[in-house]
Amino acid sequence: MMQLQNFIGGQLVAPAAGRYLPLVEPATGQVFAQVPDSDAADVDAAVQAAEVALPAWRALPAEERGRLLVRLAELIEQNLDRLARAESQDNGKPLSLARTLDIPRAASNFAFFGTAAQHFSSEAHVQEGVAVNYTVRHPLGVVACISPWNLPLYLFTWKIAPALAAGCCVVAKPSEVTPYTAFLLSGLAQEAGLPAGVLNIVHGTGPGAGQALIEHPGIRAISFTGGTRTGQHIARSAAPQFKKLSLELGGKNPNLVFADCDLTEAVRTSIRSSFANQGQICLCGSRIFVERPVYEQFKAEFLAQVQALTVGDPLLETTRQGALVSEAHLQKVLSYIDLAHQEGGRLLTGGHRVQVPGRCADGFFLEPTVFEGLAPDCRVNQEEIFGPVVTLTPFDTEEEALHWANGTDYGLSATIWTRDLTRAHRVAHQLHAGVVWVNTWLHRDLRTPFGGMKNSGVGREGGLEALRFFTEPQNVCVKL
Ligand SMILES: NC(=O)C1=CN([C@@H]2O[C@H](COP(=O)(O)OP(=O)(O)OC[C@H]3O[C@@H](n4cnc5c(N)ncnc54)[C@H](O)[C@@H]3O)[C@@H](O)[C@H]2O)C=CC1
Ligand SMILES: O=C(O)/C=C/C=C(\O)C(=O)O
Repeated sequence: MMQLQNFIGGQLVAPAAGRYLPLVEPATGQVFAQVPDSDAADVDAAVQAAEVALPAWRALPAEERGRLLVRLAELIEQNLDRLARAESQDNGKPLSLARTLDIPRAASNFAFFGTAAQHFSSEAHVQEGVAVNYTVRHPLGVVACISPWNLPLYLFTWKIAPALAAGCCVVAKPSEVTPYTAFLLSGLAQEAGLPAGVLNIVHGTGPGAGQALIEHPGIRAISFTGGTRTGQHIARSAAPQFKKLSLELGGKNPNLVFADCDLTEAVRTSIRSSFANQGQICLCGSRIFVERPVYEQFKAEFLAQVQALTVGDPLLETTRQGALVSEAHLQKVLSYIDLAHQEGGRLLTGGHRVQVPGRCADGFFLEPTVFEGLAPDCRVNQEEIFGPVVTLTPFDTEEEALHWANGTDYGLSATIWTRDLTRAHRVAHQLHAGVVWVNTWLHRDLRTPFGGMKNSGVGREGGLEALRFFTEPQNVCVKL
């Protein structure tokens, strides 16, 4: 059986204690590989390797660091098919999605930050003729990047690329549930000629390798994407050592459909924003609020398209809904479907586990599910389900829509559907969300600040924000 390995000091190495965890293919329910169950000794070896590599890496001109990152981007593109298959096997997502979204974005992350570092300059000003102040941005040092299972290589590289571009050395831990493409990235980093120790990848669980990483005194900053509860835990652990934190956490995002919108486009995109990656994207719009005059029409068109989504083997081109990431996660999502019934919701479609014939008979499949009739403040409309389950709710006024949209502890993203641009701006400015899309969804531009308000996170990644995060500003004041 395939055994993944850690990547430490430029070498693929077994975990010190020799322990491994089984890796399950969500579409089949079968173990297909083993992943290191690393511990504090492995993390320490990785941090030491990063510390050794740091002086030379930070001293390298940004252009040369960038060249290596761009080379890595090219290698990801050249290995698109292999990486997409690995991502689909590991995560359960449709191969077509991995091929068109996950892996191309991983390449873009390296290409973008490889060049962005060359456009990152610091500020200076003259203080009324008496002094010149300028800012030096020092790389923070050795940093930790911890990523989740839903967009494995996409989010792993979203953190690693800016850290490396800024001159930091990295110890990264992918999710133990989906580590396969991070392992393949180790080989590509070697092939790209990344100096040994600049990027280290340690596999293992959250409480094991993850906890050792966030507690390690050699780590100066932690960039984390995952569940809000884990984010709270990391913040508590990191605070006594004053580690810099960037936390991208959960969402319960509203999708506001006004009566004057292009309804065909709103329905089409809402299908994607509800069910892309089986609803396992923190940006998915799980609460759909529709202005009453078009509610029934939206509902009818939306349900027709939901029912046409093919749930099945992720390898088939016709599949639109693959498997959920694990049996445990499927059970969590099913428990919210039970809760929706208890809370008085009317099931409009879906709601059941799917038995896919053939090789996927034991996979973790679920019908895309839609409820209506749930109060905006019920648990199903307040808690992050992170699966293919959405609710429909009619609204009568803009104020009511805004009140409900903002009425959760989360504040990650929101979508507005309207042809009235004045309304679009007015509503956008009042939404408590770090990212607002108007007449679109998951329209990404890597230059923009990305992150959430309230319980959806702390800090922003993307563009110059990410390079600022991974550097420490120092003011130098020269008397004239
Ligand atoms: N907002 C988002 O992007 C994501 C949200 N979630 C939400 O979180 C829920 C739980 O999913 P999980 O897989 O358990 O996510 P998680 O937050 O536990 O895992 C994310 C990453 O954090 C690591 N981790 C966990 N505990 C840690 C610790 N003590 N120290 C350091 N690293 C640690 C994990 O190993 C993984 O690499 C999901 O059901 C979903 O609702 C999950 C994944 C992504
Ligand atoms: O940066 C993006 O484009 C998407 C980010 C998505 C997440 O952070 C998530 O789903 O966890």
